Parts: sequence; structure tokens; C-alpha cells
Amino acid sequence: MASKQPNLFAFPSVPQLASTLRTYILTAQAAGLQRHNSFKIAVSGGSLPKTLAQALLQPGSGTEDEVQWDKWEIFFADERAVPLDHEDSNYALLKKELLDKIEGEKMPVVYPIDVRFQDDVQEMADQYEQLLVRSFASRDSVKLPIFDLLLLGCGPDGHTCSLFPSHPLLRETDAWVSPISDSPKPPPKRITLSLPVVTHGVKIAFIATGGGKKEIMKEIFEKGNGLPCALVNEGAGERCSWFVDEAAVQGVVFPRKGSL
Ligand SMILES: O=C(O)[C@H](O)[C@@H](O)[C@H](O)[C@H](O)COP(=O)(O)O
Repeated sequence: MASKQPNLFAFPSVPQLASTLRTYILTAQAAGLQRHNSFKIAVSGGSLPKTLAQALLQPGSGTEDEVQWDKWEIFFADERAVPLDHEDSNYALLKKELLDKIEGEKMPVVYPIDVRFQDDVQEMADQYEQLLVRSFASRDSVKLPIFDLLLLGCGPDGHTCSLFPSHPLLRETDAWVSPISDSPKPPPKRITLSLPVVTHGVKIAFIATGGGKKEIMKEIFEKGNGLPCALVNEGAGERCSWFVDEAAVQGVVFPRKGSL
């Protein structure tokens, strides 16, 4: 268990959230560039890509505030076993909401799943893990890949990535990427980063908005109950930050932070 508590940042509106999220991401970008001259991130699906677009597509106000897209390496925290142009694809969603709207010639390197294996989720997970091994270092030299930043969502049941409450995948300790064939949220076949990979990130950010999240936010922050999001909080502690709107944390008793 990590020693310190996660950070909870609450904002009156999503545009205000997006503006602070931008600053947070650009600080993580600067740290990544300093470490290895690239910025290695993992992203989820859901409402996240839209909020990311709000945060990242606005013009910068100086060198410190520029998104250096050509230094970004984008991996998927979880992905559905569907073609890359399918309406359920997290890649397609990110492309539509963010990648297609980036102006200029400097583009990130994006690592989609290999859809040749979409009928065999174990093979698909193994292939994605091999891709991480090639990018991060061999499994013999590092126990786990270390993302500079993971940008995650929180489901109304407390799931994150495709790690669902009470699912056996929460006990995975060896694999970097796991297959799942019985996701309670459709579609059922997916791959996901394992919990140890998620909690090992340099920074982990959750983005959760809307009143539909307030009950689960209360449970995550006040009880934990072994919910996947709570396990990330416990494993990552102060390396974990939540960016939420007031509606999502209405009635949640947990100290909020006003600024980064
Ligand atoms: O592929 C997926 O299903 C997502 O990665 C999933 O983990 C998502 O992030 C949460 O369900 C939150 O989704 P919302 O932000 O839409 O509530």
C-alpha cells in the first residue's frame, strides 16, 4: 500500500477541469522528456478522449505550455476486441475525438491493438504485451513497464481500464496485459493493462464527471471496498490524482485540493 493519499481536484465545470488537467499533463510531459526524451502514456476509452481534446487542443501560451505531440507515444490502457474502425473501438474514439483534430505535422506515435488476433483475446493480449516489451525494455530487465502517465476513467461500478469489481483479473500479478472475455460492460471481449502496471505509473490520473458518478465516488473514497479504482488509489497513493467536477463528488467526504 502506498503511504500517502491520492489527490482529489474538484472543479465547478468541465472547461475549468480541462484547463488544470492540461497543466498537469504538460508537467508530466516535461518530466517524461527529461527522463527519456519521449512521453509514454496510456489512455482509456469512455468519456475521456473528449475531455482530453478540451484540455489539449487549445492553443498554448508559451514554450512551457506547448503539447509536444511528436514526442508522445500513446498506448491503450484497455481496448475492445473489435476492428479499429468499429464504433466500439477505443482507438477509433481517440482518433475521432482527438487525433484527427491535432493541427500541424507533428503527430504522436499511436500503438493500436493488432486486430488480426481479435478472435483470440489471449493472443491479442500477448501481442500487446510484446509491443510494450519492445518499447519499454525486456521483461528480464524490468519487472513492469513504467508509463509516464496513465489517463483513466472510472465506471459507475468502480471499474477502471477493463478491470471490473470482484473479477479474478484483479489478482493478476505477472502479466502486463490481460485478456478478458466476460466484461460486464459490453463488448465482452477486451484486453487491459494489469493492476500492477497501472499502479506502477509515474503518474496516474482519473477523470470522472457528472452526477452519475457521485455514489461510486463516495464508495471509492470513503470505503474502498476493493473496487478497482480504490485499489489504484491504495497502490499509487499520492502519484494518483483525480480530476472531477463538483457534481461527481457531491456529498463525498474527502479533502479536495484547490490547485496542483
Ligand atoms: O473501454 C472502456 O470501457 C473504458 O476504458 C472504461 O474503463 C471507461 O474508462 C470507464 O467505463 C469510464 O467511462 P466513462 O468515462 O464514459 O464513464
